[in-house]
Amino acid sequence: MTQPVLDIRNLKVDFMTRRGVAHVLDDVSFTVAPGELLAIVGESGCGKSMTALSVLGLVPTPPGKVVGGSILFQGRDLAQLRRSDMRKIRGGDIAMIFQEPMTSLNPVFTCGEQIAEAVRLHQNVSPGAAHARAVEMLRAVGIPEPELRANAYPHQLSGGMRQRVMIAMALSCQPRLLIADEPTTALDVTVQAQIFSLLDELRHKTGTAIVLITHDMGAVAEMADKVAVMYAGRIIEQGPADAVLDSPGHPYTRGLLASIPRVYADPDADLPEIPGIVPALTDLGRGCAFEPRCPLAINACHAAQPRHVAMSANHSAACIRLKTGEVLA
Ligand SMILES: Nc1ncnc2c1ncn2[C@@H]1O[C@H](COP(=O)(O)OP(=O)(O)OP(=O)(O)O)[C@@H](O)[C@H]1O
Repeated sequence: MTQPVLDIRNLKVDFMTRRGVAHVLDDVSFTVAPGELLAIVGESGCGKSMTALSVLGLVPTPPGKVVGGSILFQGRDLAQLRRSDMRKIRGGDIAMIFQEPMTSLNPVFTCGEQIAEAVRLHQNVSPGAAHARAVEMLRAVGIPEPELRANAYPHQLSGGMRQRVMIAMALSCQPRLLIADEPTTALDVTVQAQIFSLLDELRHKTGTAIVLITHDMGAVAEMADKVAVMYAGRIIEQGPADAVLDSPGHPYTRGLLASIPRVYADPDADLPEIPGIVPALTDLGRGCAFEPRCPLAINACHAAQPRHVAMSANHSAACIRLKTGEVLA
């Protein structure tokens, strides 16, 4: 089996808040292999972005802190690295793209200058070679007339083009891992599809592993190899994408999938939604955090945190109503 690029084990992140300690990440574990795309899904506030920030060494400390577990990247534990070492990895071996490219791009430099700067920060090349690399990357992400566009300032480009520039910058140092946190949310639907297919194409070409945080289940179904479903700071289900999407085990995953609009559905029918809201992370009880909203809850769900039950190869869900190898009716 190929060695994973990223191997997160039992990661715990706490935040000190006025209402007490919030367990923002609790026992999060997953792996991503070279060229693999793992999608992290779940409602707002369940810990998806915090997982990404932990890998990048960007958990705001204080009030947050990694309090347990390990983040093995190519065998090195990022949770133990000094800030200066982490800075060398960030933007180099591990790259990231975020929701709104305008907040990450500098308005006073041209796109070409910014990509060239990123290249020179992590690779020992001449200014001329870095500029050539910037143009080559702009071409690779499908920007027309890249020699000309390299001289454009971010505000002179459309939102979709800016996100392509961000992807070009992120991939210019040939990272082993790309973290994409809601990379298409600010874009219109057709451009979203183009950006997703660009990411998919590039990871197949370059072997870069991707952790994709998204609400877009269509993109997940199309591109993801694996899916991790998060709820209240925990991964409550994970497995191969088709297994999770076709035979979801956890009642939460089922609710999440049922609430996606479908093209051929009856337009007059109400879209089912998961009742209730995500609980505050400062007052989670002893039992399953989803229990108050769960249609299948029984008394025993209050008693203890459910363990992951294996449903099939590499597919598991944390629900006591599941028995090994069984899918709930
Ligand atoms: N500075 C902070 N202080 C206290 N709690 C915080 C802080 N930043 C984030 N959190 C908490 O951490 C939890 C996880 O947040 P995170 O941003 O990872 O959620 P998310 O799943 O990415 O949501 P979204 O889809 O809205 O981006 C949330 O409950 C949030 O309230």
